[in-house]
Amino acid sequence: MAKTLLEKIWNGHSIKQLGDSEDLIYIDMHLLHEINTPQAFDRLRASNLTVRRPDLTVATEDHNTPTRSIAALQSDPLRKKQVDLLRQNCSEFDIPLYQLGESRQGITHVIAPEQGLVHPGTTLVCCDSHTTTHGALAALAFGIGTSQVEHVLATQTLRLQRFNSMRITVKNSLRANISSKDLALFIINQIGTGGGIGHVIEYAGDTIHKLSMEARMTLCNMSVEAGASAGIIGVDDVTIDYLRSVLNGYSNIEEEINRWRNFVSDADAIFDKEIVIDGSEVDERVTWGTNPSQNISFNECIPDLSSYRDTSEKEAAQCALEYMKIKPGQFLREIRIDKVFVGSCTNGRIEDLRVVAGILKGRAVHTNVDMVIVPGSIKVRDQAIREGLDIVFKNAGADFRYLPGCSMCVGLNEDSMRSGERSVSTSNRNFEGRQGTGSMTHIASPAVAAASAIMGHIASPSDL
Ligand SMILES: CC(C)[C@H](C(=O)O)[C@@H](O)C(=O)O
Ligand code: SF4
Repeated sequence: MAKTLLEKIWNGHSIKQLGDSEDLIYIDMHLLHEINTPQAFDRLRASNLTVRRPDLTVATEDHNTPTRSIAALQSDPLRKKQVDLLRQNCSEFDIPLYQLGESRQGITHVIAPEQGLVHPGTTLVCCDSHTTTHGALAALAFGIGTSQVEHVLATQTLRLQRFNSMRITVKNSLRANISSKDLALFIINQIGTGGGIGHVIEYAGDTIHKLSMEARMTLCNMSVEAGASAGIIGVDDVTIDYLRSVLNGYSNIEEEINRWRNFVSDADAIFDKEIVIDGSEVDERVTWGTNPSQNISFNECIPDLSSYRDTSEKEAAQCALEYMKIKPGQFLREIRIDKVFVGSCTNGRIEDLRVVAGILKGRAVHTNVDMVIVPGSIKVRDQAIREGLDIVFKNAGADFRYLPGCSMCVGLNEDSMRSGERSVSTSNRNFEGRQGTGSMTHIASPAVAAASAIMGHIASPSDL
């Protein structure tokens, strides 16, 4: 019988059916960072358990780490304690850890693919909702909670409710300069922040398969913002080329490639839900509100409350308008900004930095704007330096940080925003206070972020 990609991976990893809707699933790769993991290790110790497969577990430091100097961690006792706990736990249980500043360190969801830890047809989990990123490589990858982290550490398995499948097919090409971030925002605007609940979204169609691997990661990353459990894209030549490049020197790669090519949905597979998107309708999009679905294009204005039929969406919009200090009828270009953040697991990769550098080259960041650019990993940073992007950023007046991490995406390190400050950010969440208490966030693509930094208000590269 024809199978979806999700079914192929699920069936290949189901150790046992546990009743009608639950299975015991084998986990191939477990990623850890300093948030949400200390309690899991404490409980492991309390139950006298060990880590079953430290060789299938990898940790990195990313959420609360400084971006200017390693030494800054020493002067911040709370953050240092969190990082130290991860270091102690990894050392006690023999788990490989990429420490701040070392060559493989960076944001969990940036380093895992680039270190070759993500393979098609595998299951991958992490204590973090944006684990969905790794579905770009045809892996079933999703975020888990602290008690599940403990379960995976102890058993390398998880009890899981079966996911429903949803296919989003993108028909017709994206217009020139439209990025997968715009596509992700468009989809979330169409299906809502709850549109994917209980589902694994498979992105399909020629338009998706024309995207680069990094662009696919951005799309899968944002799946969780539509409420989906995971996002996934079937294997094609782009996937294989990427894997060849990161797994340079891997033994029997040709055999593996033949096996990996099976990780696509069968032609007549049946999905629980099907959605078709017209790629030619996707425009540059920016959020105006406090959830990622509240986004518009440059041609639209901030919606009037009377345009909402759903009462809870209307109430959410009303709260968002108040919090964001904007009014219905305003256009994006009327909104002045104080900060621009380029980075995060959504858009902190080398292709993103190249787009930003391409726009900043020969131009200057507006005098009212602080622009902070944080590479997603040491590898991304080093590549940016090799290509001279750091010089372009510096010459334009942007602040390119030397150490990778989540930084201003979540404001858990020293890079949080002040109350009343407004940003354009390439990250994925615009919740109230996300980048600092009282701060206001507009989510956008790297190109829109760069143009906005130059103009001093939300702007499209076509305005330059
Ligand atoms: C801190 C972490 C658990 C959290 C997540 O789960 O996504 C963070 O990465 C975020 O983006 O909000
Ligand atoms: S970069 Fe942002 S979204 Fe990604 S893992 Fe870090 S805090 Fe979460």
